[in-house]
Amino acid sequence: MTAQTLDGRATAAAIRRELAERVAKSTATTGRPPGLGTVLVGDDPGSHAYVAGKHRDCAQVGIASIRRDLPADASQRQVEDTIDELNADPDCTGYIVQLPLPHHLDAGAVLERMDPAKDADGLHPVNLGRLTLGVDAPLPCTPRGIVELLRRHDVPLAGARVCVIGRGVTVGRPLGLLLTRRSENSTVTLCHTGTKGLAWHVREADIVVAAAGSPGLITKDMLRPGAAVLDVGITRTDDGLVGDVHPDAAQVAGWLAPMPGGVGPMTRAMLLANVVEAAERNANTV
Ligand SMILES: Nc1nc2c(c(=O)[nH]1)N[C@@H](CN(C=O)c1ccc(C(=O)N[C@@H](CCC(=O)O)C(=O)O)cc1)CN2
Repeated sequence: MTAQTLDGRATAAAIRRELAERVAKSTATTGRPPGLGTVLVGDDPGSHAYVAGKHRDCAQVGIASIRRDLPADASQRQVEDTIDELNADPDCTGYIVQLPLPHHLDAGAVLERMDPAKDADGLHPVNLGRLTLGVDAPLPCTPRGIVELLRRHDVPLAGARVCVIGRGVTVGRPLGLLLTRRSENSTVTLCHTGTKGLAWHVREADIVVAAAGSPGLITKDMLRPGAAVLDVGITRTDDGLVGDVHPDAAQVAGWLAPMPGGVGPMTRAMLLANVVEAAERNANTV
């Protein structure tokens, strides 16, 4: 068997085209384009590349960009002042704080200081709480991108057994909440570094989401034949980027979202979707 590719690049490009039309409408209604703000602290090359990509995407769909870059030694006060500034900026529809933040900063306090209505990442405690309660809220971009990628490729979710590997706050934990909503109706096993018998859990699954940051962790012998496998892990090595899914998995999987070109582009597209939805909500309230 050779897996069918869950092509995140093509899917994200289609979503951007749809969003560009909605942006044009909301801009015509409100007289100003939606604006995405980013807060980036430090020099991490990956974070810089992601933020640059987010602003390129904005330009493509007609969203205005507001960029706040701070030095690696920025103080908690400086970061929180930037948050206060974006909370008050009428041109900023929504914004994100690029993670991870340097270790000396309290990321939880920074996220909590954001206006939940401007949280384009769905990572504010209020919005994660709303997700837990099943109330409408901006959704974290990677989990939302995973669900959208599966839906647009007709991978069945209702009743599916999903094995998520990784309990991080941007992917694993919120993905478990998202997939167990009534509208998705999947059954989720959330595995992590403390999980015993990982291979057994993976082999039970119809859908495997690998977000552990452990290169080549998921191999073909661990998979149920025909399973959908989504590679979310990104490790930067001297030889380039390496995912969590070993290349031999494609021989056994039914669907494969590769890294690169699978979930990553969907993460970026869902950020745009969150901003457009916030702009549409605002347009209905002015
Ligand atoms: N505030 C946030 N911080 C982080 C998030 C997030 O959703 N919000 N997720 C990741 C980083 N990230 C977005 O910020 C992100 C990661 C990867 C990609 C991507 O397109 N990856 C490419 C491969 C990487 C490359 O080419 O360099 C792919 O998979 O094709 C986009 C966004 C952590 N931080």
